[in-house]
Amino acid sequence: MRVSIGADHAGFEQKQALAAYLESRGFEVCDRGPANDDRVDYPDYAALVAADVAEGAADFGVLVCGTGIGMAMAADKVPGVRAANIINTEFAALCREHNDANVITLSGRFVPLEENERILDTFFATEFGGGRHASRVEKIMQLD
Ligand SMILES: O=C(CO)[C@H](O)[C@H](O)[C@H](O)COP(=O)(O)O
Repeated sequence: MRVSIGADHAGFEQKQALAAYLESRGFEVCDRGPANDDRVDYPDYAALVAADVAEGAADFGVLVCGTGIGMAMAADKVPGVRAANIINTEFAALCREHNDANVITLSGRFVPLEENERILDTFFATEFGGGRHASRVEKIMQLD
């Protein structure tokens, strides 16, 4: 599984740790930056990760900022991306099962690293449910 990951300054520390965590779990991780915690603008990194997913260079994207909210807003502007801002494991499962999310955005300031690790475990372990959800996701994609 190929994962593109990015952050802003508020998510940098967790991005480093989560990239290493995913690699330790066998994922192929492409780190789109930043390379340090200097102040940056989250849409720049959301655009890089979202493009990787939209163009098929990555199967999934992971973005970390202070809340995850700005990253989700920016990534969802890219056609083909379904980004979900997730702060617990229940929503991590549901955004895959019901919404076929292909980008997950996380909070580096309000959610501890260990919880974000559990959230990623759940996200990647959950398949899209299809069925009644498929036509709804198709309607989302028609809004692109
Ligand atoms: O985009 C955000 C809010 O949705 C992120 O939390 C950012 O990391 C945050 O806005 C950065 O704020 P800062 O005061 O510039 O550190």
